[in-house]
Amino acid sequence: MAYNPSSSSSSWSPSGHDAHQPSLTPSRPAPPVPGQHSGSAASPSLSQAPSTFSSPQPSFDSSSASGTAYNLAGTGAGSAQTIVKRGWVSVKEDGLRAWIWSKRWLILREQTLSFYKNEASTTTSSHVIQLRDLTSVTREDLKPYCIALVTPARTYYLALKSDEELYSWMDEVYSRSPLMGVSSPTNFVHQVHVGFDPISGAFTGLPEQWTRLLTSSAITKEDYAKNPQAVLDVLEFYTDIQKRERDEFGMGSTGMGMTDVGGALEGRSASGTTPARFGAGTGFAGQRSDSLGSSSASAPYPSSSHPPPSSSSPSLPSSRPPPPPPQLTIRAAPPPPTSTGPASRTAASRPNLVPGRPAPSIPSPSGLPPKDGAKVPSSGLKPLLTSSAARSHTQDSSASTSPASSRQPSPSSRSKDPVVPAGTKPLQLGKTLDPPRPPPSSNGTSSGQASKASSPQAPKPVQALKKAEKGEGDRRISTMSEAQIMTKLRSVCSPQDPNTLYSKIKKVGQGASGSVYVAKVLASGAKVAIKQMDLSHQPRKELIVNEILVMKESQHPNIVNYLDSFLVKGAELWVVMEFMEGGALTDVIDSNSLEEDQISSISNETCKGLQHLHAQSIIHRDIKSDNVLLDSQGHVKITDFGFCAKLTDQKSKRATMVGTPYWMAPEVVKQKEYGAKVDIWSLGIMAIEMIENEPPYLDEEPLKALYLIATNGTPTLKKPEKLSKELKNFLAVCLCVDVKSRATADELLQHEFLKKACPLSGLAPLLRFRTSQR
Ligand SMILES: Nc1ncnc2c1ncn2[C@@H]1O[C@H](COP(=O)(O)OP(=O)(O)OP(=O)(O)O)[C@@H](O)[C@H]1O
Repeated sequence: MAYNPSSSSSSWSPSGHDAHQPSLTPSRPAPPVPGQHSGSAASPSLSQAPSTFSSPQPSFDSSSASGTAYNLAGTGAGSAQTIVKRGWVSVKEDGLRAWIWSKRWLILREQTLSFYKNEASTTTSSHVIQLRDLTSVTREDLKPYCIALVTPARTYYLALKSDEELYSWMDEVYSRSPLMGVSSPTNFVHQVHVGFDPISGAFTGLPEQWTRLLTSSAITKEDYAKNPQAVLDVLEFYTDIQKRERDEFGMGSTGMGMTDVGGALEGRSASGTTPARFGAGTGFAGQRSDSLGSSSASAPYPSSSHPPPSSSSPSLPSSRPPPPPPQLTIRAAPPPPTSTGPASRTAASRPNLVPGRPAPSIPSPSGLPPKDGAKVPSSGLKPLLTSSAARSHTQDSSASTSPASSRQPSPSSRSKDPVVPAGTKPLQLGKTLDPPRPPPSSNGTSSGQASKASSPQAPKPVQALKKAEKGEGDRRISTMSEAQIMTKLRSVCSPQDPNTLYSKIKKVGQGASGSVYVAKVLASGAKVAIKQMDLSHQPRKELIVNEILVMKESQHPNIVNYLDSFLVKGAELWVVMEFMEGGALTDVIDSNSLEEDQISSISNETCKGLQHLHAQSIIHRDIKSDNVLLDSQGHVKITDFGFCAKLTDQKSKRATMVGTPYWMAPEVVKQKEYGAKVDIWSLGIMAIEMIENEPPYLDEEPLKALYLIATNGTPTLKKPEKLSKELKNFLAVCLCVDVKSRATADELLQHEFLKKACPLSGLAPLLRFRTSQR
């Protein structure tokens, strides 16, 4: 439904707060020098009485206000008063009056966005947004053509009439907002746009970095043509991750195991500088026709009929070789995070590129080499938000190696946006700007699938955007200073010296942030796990605090329960938790062929944990076999809460990119807003791990894998004929691209497939490999 100004309400009731913002008073100081953004917080409410905020700008200047004024290279911007763009919008803000859309005359100047009651009265604005305060300009689904303008104080939503109008406003606002990565509103602004020329089948205006990445990726020209926007989305996603890692950790590669841009992907096989999983390059694994939906008449959510692009690629074997003994796996003993990076990854890698999975956490005493050579841990694909140190699941850190792992970054600012040469249509960068999604069809076809039918996707008219939204969970802590974080840490830790309470027995695992030991409680003799972290090596301490807080507050039989934590000499953090002697499900999968009743049981237990988290509005965001642990009785528990996000009434959706790529729901890869159902998607991928030993696309080159997640929708199974219809249906309801149609944890727990669960004692045999390792 297009926006119709005449039908819009124009009542902006005052909510009467934040009237203190000095810069919005008539006597406000001159705008700050670009680059000296003060990070000023509160902006006034849109619903302030107009008289409260007299616009500092002169009245509407018709001579300078027709259409859009562009900053051309080197010309510098006009004066702060120059009108860049104007027009009617429907607007609302979040907060108290969140439901009210009001019609406003909007004027964009070089440093401000001013809202007026009408075209005639532009001397007094009802509200002014300082562009320097904008942290994000994104498209939203609230209305068909809706933009969200985010300031630290609140979010404003603008509804427009068409895509063209929307992109035009976004373009102009974005390019003048210093926090969007543009150097300054008055300095040289080199706006560039990427286009796709359907005739030549090539992108135009691609930054060189992206060209290199694309050239060395397995994404084909056919892929470009099918969905050029998805190609740009994943390029952006990937380069964001790279940038983040470089910025934060001085690393040259991403958690997806990709080499740096200069050597983009080239080192995968020959040099072994990236995980072998990505080096196989064997194309699409499995048979195209074996989609979940098509193979199961009962599946209500058929998977995409869109054939994967590389259908001629050879299928991979349906099952991996037996798990390797750990000593010769490629996992590195992760060095301290600050000293990790390319070097340690290189050391951790090896050239043999057989697809594989991480070695079991607890190494065999036999010291035998792995049978399949080059196992590369999926666990190395850490969520991309945190320290990206190499990761291992080994008892002896010198024995096994792990490729670098990383957590997914929040979107970082792009300093330069790609360009559209004349004659080609620009494509949007940043937030995916899919057309409004149609509701699921009656046959259950997801909207994602439906949209694929119209491929090649029509190029979008413009803009380079950047989301700067931080997750609520991140925000509640990451806005704290280092000192505040340490204070918070101290407040959650017990004061004693843990050495007087526990005695460490041996190391059982290694994570990015520290080592995990099994220890004895001196008072009772009971065993516990202790994760020991050197705080000086933690670039993102807030994630650790986040993890402790979530674990503390989320006690449940299907959550690895937190027991205590200690700060030793102010520099070392010990987190004591239940000991799960069975280790990670990843290793169980590597060492066993799971029966359906066991898959059902593990899925059921994990789902109960998710139900508990989701009931508290917590999204785990990194569900995968590495983060599901088992104990000797077959209890199944979720762990690793560093990336949990708490949803609130104000923020019921997230947009931060978090998770591990192969397990990520398409809406995350496409950088859309998402909710708790991303965990359900990941659970479905984890079920595929239990069936096929690895998640879909693990053998794909990383950029291609991201592209496939974004475009293929529901992944296909290698041997669907071997699975019961209940299991296929279970997968179908987890791996439904259309989020609304995807099951909730509550719904899943009623699913027929989970009724096939074996008792927990039926999982104990899966842990026999542990005994043989000891
Ligand atoms: N409670 C536990 N009981 C038994 N083993 C555990 C426990 N927690 C972790 N481990 C083992 O230690 C390994 C590393 O765990 P950790 O949580 O540190 O991993 P990570 O998630 O990769 O790291 P990080 O959270 O630091 O990024 C796990 O893969 C697992 O094998």
